[in-house]
Amino acid sequence: MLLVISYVVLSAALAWTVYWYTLIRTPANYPPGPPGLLSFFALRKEKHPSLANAIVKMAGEYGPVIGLTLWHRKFVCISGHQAVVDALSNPALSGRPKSFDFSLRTKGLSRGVLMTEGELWKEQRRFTIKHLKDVGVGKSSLEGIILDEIQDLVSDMNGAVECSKDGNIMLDDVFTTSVINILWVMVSGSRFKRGDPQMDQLTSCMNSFMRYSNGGPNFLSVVPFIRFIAPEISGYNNLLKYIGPIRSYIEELVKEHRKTLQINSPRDFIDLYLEVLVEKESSNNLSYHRFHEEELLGIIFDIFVAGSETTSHTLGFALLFMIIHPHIQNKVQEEIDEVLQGRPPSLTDRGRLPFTEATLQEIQRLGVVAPLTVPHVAQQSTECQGYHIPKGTVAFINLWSTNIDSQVWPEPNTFLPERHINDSGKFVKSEKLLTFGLGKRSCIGETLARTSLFLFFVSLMQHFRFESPRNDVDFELQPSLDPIPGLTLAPRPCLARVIKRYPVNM
Ligand code: HEM
Repeated sequence: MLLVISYVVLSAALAWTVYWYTLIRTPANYPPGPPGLLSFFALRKEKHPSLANAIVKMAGEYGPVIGLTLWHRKFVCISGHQAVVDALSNPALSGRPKSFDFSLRTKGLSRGVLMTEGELWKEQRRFTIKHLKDVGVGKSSLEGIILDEIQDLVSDMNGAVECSKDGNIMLDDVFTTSVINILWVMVSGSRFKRGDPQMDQLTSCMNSFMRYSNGGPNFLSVVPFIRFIAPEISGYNNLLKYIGPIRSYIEELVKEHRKTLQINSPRDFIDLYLEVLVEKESSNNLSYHRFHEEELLGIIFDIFVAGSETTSHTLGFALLFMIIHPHIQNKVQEEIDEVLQGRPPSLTDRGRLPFTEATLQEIQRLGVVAPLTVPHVAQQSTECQGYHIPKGTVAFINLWSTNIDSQVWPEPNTFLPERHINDSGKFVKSEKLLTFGLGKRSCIGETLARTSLFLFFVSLMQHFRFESPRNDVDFELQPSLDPIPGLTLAPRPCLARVIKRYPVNM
């Protein structure tokens, strides 16, 4: 009997050892990287607050594809223009890792568009793109919605300038309310008033949620059960604190829409989704079996998270670049004044404002807000730059590295809008700039973001001049391009001298 038990125990131990060995062993032709089962932490040694910069530094030693390990989990970091283009174009690398943080927003389930994969993701993504168009994206009505928000922002800023004793005003999340309102009008038909306490709470929660993550694995996502032992220290309680109010607000919105829904008269994106749910419930239509209210909550959360910070932070960086490069600001304003002659901008002005467009593109090159995309995962074993990437490997695809790749951009660290203008003085939209990603996972909000960026930037340049602050101000409040790290990079709050230019016929 003892012999049998020993045999069973030994066999189990052997099977377990073989299983773990296959999990943790480095497969043949795995990309080079620092050795060891905890090599992921070598990135921390690079001492860069931004993970993207740490990866660029490490790529100098190991090359464009770096292989890292966190016990049995495998990670690759992909840098350099060609390697990044190849990775984003590779369908095998278009999955998403299971995200503990994101799944908390939908009761621990993988829902929405941002962090899902497979058929569920395809269907929800297709639906979202199609119906965001129905509620305005790409239509002239969108321009009206955006210009209304700009008018509100400008009058708010005018007020702040008038109230300022020394001409300095605080630039901190200047654009968030406006950008969220544009999304909210399309998604829920409603908008927030400036200073609305609920809006302030939601943006502060979202901000904390995005700063909580730096795009890499955190302790809680690697060992989720730690939340039962140390909910406070592990950050779990904080996560709930950030996600809870956003979730409750969205739930309430959907509940209200359910009550007042009129079939065939959709008011907004929520109505369009609810119509599908009603049809599914009444007819048992099998083609809608993946549509679910929890899915809708996930999509709204994703649009809120992916759409607002990215756009508002890009605009925040735009102001900083203008403060730091006043001669470029002069040129932009001269062009805008000459072409618009004091009237508000329209999208049709794009072709007539080449230097302004070039400046905006250069801002997106050096003021990158989503430097590592959203993490990708290998849905099946594949190759990148000749290296073997096993199924399940998480890929950090470094967009930032392509923007400072000297093989693509001469003098990559110089802010030079002229590089985007051709010999005939026309603006050239760059194929090399991957701000919105590429391939199957590319951003679904690109058109909306580009429209907003153009109209906001032109309007603010028209109405105000932005300069370094008057008088001595603390070092931390000086305008700086050094970003606050997180899943998206954020501009630091700063003081700036804001000067009203001339009245514009709004
Ligand atoms: C300047 C503004 C924006 C930038 C720089 C930006 C950038 C990006 C990037 C880099 C990705 C990830 C691509 C990848 O994982 O490979 C992405 C995905 C995404 N973006 Fe944006 N984005 C912006 C605005 C928006 C807006 C306004 C929306 C709202 C509709 C939005 C919704 C999304 C969604 C839902 C995804 C996930 C797509 C998927 O996984 O299939 N984004 N964005």
